Amino acid sequence: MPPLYRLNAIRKKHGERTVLAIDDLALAAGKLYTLTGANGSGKTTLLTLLAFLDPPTSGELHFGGEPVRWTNGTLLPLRRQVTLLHQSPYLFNGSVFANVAFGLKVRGIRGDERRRRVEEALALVGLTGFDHRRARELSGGECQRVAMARALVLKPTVLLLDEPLANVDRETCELLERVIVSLPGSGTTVIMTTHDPEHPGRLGGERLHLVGGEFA
Ligand SMILES: Nc1ncnc2c1ncn2[C@@H]1O[C@H](COP(=O)(O)OP(=O)(O)OP(=O)(O)O)[C@@H](O)[C@H]1O
Repeated sequence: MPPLYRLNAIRKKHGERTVLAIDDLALAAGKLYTLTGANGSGKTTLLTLLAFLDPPTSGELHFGGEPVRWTNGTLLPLRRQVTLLHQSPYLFNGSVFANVAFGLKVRGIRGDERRRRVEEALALVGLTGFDHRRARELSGGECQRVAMARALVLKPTVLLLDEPLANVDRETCELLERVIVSLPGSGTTVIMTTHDPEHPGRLGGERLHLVGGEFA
């Protein structure tokens, strides 16, 4: 079976500067990876590439054994398999339910199934009963949990997390960590950036460490 992702001779440049240089990397399905590295080492750039949002300047990215072609017609089905959770997630001004249900609505999932899946996702992040709360009135940690529920509700093949635990208290951090480590068991590949030196050891999985855009 081919790896889920394969990166060959990938280079990402901004102007003359190479910010990502990965000669050969394979990422397996159903695994947890922690991605570490100093500020500016290329972590977000790599996640953006793995989310199919921004093509490399050169090199080849394969997903599920197929080369990614970066054409409009082929990107949507790929993007639907991957969810990227940003460092400071944006919640729109509506209910928690509407925020979590948004991706399901776009995919045409309605009615009872939509409600059931939203409730399941909210329960996973410890926010049962929050459906009707206004998203804009939540605390920072609660927003982070809603954003995680919004990602989980889609049951993505790949969940890319950009420092999901950077600004949350210990209780929320432990809860989200439990959710994150459970995901590979249900088939989701997780790639998570972190600045916490304890995370790779505590969460298990494989550690990837970037230095100046290259794997150390
Ligand atoms: N659009 C852009 N134009 C020019 N340079 C960019 C652009 N996006 C990123 N960079 C540069 O690419 C490098 C890698 O940035 P990236 O955001 O991937 O780092 P990071 O490891 O995620 O950093 P942090 O830990 O601070 O979030 C940085 O030097 C950054 O300034």
